[in-house]
Amino acid sequence: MRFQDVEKRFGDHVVLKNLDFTVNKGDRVTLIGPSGSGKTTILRLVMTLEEATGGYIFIDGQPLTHEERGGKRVELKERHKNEIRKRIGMVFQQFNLFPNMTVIENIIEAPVHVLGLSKKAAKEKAMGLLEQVGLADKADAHPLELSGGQQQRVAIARALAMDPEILLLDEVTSALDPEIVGDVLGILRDVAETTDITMLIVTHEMQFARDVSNRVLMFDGGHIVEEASPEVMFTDPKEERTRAFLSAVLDH
Ligand SMILES: Nc1ncnc2c1ncn2[C@@H]1O[C@H](COP(=O)(O)OP(=O)(O)OP(=O)(O)O)[C@@H](O)[C@H]1O
Repeated sequence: MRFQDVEKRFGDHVVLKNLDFTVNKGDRVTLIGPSGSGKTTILRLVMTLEEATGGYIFIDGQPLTHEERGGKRVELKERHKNEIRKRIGMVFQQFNLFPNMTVIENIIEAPVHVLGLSKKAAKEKAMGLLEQVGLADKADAHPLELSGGQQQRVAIARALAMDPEILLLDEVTSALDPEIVGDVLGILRDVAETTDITMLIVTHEMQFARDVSNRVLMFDGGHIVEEASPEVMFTDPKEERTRAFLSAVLDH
């Protein structure tokens, strides 16, 4: 995945500017930075929930939404965008399950309708994933009958059911009670250990970032202020802005 000179503005507000970075296959990259620095916006751009107002994003060398033709930025066809979108999964802070569908219906919806899997095959796969997240007995429950932590585990199973090449995790534990944060992070640690899915992670859980990621990017003012391994970033950051941010977060 490559960001090339990406800009994102909302009206006059420039959130990301001249953003260039590459995420290699299998990388686990955590984005840190103060509130409003654009971390969630980056994930939303990759998921095509937002479109960049300038520059290009490539997935496996293929442009995501726009390409350059004859010096001009040209929007790509919806069919092309859908093909790329299929390969990307996202887990949100607020779970975003469909409340009117059962747990298993939530998980098989996209594999059946987007990937064209048979219902039977999708259900088998979903049951395996529900077992993996410890919720095999909740297949026929509705999301609102579940706790927040359980809903988030379903959301993780739903993302994994698409066999994503890239998984985007947006503050997935921020809406959970503290005592269940560990369960959800444990499941994601297992996913990180047992798959080679590329991950882009926004989290305030610095220990999780340390355990799972191989690179940490510190954002501020629409730019990458510093990039380092978690070992270096969390013990010996070079930039004053990173030090100030981390000491505020870690004291919390
Ligand atoms: N749809 C939108 N319309 C207008 N402004 C937006 C929109 N989405 C995000 N922004 C603005 O873009 C900026 C970056 O937001 P973003 O959510 O990406 O930051 P963040 O680094 O993830 O912050 P936090 O850690 O608080 O979640 C903020 O100033 C936000 O108000």
